[in-house]
Amino acid sequence: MSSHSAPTALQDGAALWSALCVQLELVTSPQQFNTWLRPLRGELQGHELRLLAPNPFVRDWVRERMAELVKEQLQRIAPGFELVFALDEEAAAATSAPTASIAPERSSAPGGHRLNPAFNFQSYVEGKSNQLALAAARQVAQHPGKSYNPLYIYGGVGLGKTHLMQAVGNDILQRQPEAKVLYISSEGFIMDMVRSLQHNTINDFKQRYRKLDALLIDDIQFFAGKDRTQEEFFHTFNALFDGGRQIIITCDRYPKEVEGLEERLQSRFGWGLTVAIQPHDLETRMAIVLCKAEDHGIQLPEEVAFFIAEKIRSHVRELEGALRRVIAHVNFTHKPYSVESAKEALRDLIDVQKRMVSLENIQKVVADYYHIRASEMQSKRRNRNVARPRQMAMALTKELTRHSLPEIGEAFGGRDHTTVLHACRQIEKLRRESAQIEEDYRNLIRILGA
Ligand SMILES: Nc1ncnc2c1ncn2[C@@H]1O[C@H](COP(=O)(O)OP(=O)(O)OP(=O)(O)O)[C@@H](O)[C@H]1O
Repeated sequence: MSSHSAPTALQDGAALWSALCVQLELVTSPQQFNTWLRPLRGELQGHELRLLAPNPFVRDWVRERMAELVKEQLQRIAPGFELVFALDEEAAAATSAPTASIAPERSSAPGGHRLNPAFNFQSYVEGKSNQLALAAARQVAQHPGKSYNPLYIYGGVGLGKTHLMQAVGNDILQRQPEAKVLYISSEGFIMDMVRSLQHNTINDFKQRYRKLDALLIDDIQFFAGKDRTQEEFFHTFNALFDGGRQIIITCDRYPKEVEGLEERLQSRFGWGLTVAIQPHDLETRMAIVLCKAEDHGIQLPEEVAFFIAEKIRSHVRELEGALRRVIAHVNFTHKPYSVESAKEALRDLIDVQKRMVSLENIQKVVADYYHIRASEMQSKRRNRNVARPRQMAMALTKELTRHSLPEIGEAFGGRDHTTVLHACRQIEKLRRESAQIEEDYRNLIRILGA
């Protein structure tokens, strides 16, 4: 490439990267996005998008853990582009001089706690799915360090764990403005520790964390396989716990199910109270949409909120994204808020969803989920490890598509419609009796984005 064309290439890269960021923000948690993706810079070289990281740590982390996700989104908006992760030499040179670590007290938030004031109890909608977690969180906010310690909140992506955890932090600060409360993502904790090791300031690091009154640590699943981090966190945990300081942890799964997490941490995480946030039901999703619309100063008609909540079943972040689109569409077209305008605004989202919940895709997704071959969906084999997934796929097809029972039977190896009916009833019964089957069912619904 000739040197005078470089500035244009850089600009295009920046534009592509910023468009990609809009997509990535929807599919990552704010912590993941802010910690790992926001610091990257985009540069274009031919059909190669080069993402430049400010240091090798960030580059390796993103390359190892997020490359697939970034590639997937890149293909959606710019098919045919390749992705390369590299070091931003300029930024690396600027930060190679020893700098202070990203110490909690150096945070930009007033008081250094990094809490988002919008994440409070008032703006948190209660539903069946989060009732217990919310009650526990309120209790902890009133009696930090005394009621449930640690409070361990777990559940799927975007269901409100961070919001709830920060609501506790904000509430504690409101009651005791002098309290030292720190919210940090587990990636932030790891980065802070790594930098302290690099700069020989690990004792400061220890002191900083051990002085806290409440430590709120988000998405602890990222500690998996990181022995040094776990060792350090173990001591931090013990010091805080012994001192009667509050610890709140969030994770995408139950402590014992986090592979690569030391047993001593798993068992400590269960010392206090472990509460789940389940996927939200339709009523709760609708209430959340209405509440978020109000935050934007909009009185959304209930039927529009119902439409959005019914179409977007995956998680709240997607609900928020859908609502933002509807608002933008209405502002742009000057049409009133109506189901019709919401339909127009969300057309492509709904189309993608329709494709996801096609019969073939359900078979494929369910087969992948249970690690069996997709062809088993049509096979005559009856042993349980293929029969159960097959029943699950039939029940999901009945639930999520408009295919009739005979059509479904036909697609599952020419089975009779009574077999499909039996499968649906069987899954319904098993969902009531077995927590595992219920969880599988909900997970699959979420994966299918239905
Ligand atoms: N019950 C709720 N009431 C109001 N807003 C909610 C609720 N649940 C989630 N949200 C909103 O949804 C968005 C995503 O929530 P949050 O970041 O807390 O999810 P999370 O479970 O921590 O996700 P991740 O697993 O990706 O970290 C936030 O904007 C949050 O305010």
